[in-house]
Amino acid sequence: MSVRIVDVCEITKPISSPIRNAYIDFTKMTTSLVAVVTDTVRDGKRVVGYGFNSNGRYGQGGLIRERFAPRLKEADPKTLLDASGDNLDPDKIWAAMMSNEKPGGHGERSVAVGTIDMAVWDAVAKIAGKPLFRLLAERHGRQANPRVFVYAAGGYYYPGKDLSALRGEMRGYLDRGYNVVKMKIGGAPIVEDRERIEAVLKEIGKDAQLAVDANGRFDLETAIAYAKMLREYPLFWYEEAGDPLDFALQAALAEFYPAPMATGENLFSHQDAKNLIRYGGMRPDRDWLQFDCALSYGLCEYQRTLAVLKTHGWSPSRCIPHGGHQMSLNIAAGLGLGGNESYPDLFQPYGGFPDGVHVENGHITMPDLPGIGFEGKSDLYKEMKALAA
Ligand SMILES: O=C([O-])CC(=O)C(=O)O
Ligand SMILES: [Mg+2]
Repeated sequence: MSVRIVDVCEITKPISSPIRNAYIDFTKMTTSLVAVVTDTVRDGKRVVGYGFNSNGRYGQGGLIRERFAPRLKEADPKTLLDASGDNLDPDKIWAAMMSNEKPGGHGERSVAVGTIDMAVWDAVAKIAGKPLFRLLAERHGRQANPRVFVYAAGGYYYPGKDLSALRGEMRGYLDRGYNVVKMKIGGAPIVEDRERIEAVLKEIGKDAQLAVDANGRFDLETAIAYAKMLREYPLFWYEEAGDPLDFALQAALAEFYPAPMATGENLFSHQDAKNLIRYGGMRPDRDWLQFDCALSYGLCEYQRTLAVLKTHGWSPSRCIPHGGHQMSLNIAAGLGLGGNESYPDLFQPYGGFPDGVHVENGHITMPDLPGIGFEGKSDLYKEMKALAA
């Protein structure tokens, strides 16, 4: 029984919020929602795989319509099948999308490809009749672990938000079962950020740990000034101090900041990840890597990134991806990542967990839903179904 991709549908959707980090506001943020429609039927329904890109990069409709969807639709369907011929082969599909693409310049197209790749993996796992995390674990000869660490990302700047609102937000995350919370820094003077950090630490006490995220805002001097201030506090991590491609800055910071640091959400290929590991001075015994497959060519590429990490002595358990989507939850449960980001109140309906999944002691347990599990999140599935079903 053969499988064919009969259509690739795409639409740009808003994921806007009145929030600001140290670099951008999210008032005009969008995402591309994609459906890969197959001719295969499971449980009486045509299999459709869905994907979308993470927050922080905008919708990719132009690239998807002009280059990547046509390449899939024009490919000989036989060349996209796995060895059994009964399912699609995500790597062959990835190669077809990337035909006639020069190396390098990854950010130009990695989001568009990653979005379609998510939909392809959703379809492949649904055709196999399994949750994606179980399919991944099997393919890698591992034991899946449905229990995944998640932390609550928020603490944004927004108009009128004072310290008591910030504390209330963090208290809300603790009440919902999280034990690590994250807030933004670098969007206010350092004295003000110190007050914000102290207010949150006071609020969360011993119940939770705090991570801080500068979103790549600092030059070396400012990054060091913050490192000296931040190291006075017991933080979970100091994230993205400088420009994502300034590996020398990241490496220099280690001298001033002995505690854990995190970065990588704005690196979009396994080659860029390799450069971070080679030149960024990241420490495999304590630092965290945040590559987000939905922004960086998808899971086919993420597996290459994990292979690069392994070569350099890094465990997948040091990866906690950016983005808060169910795709990375599946990768975490299937391939042993350290956990996943989550944004309890933001970027809905795309982020978050299937309905009925709750955070307990900073962890969720993946339900056994076919594919990525989008059908288990009713507000999200409503949007997806409207695109194609
Ligand atoms: O504010 C953003 O761009 C999101 C971000 O950095 C994160 O979730 O770590
Ligand atoms: Mg970040």
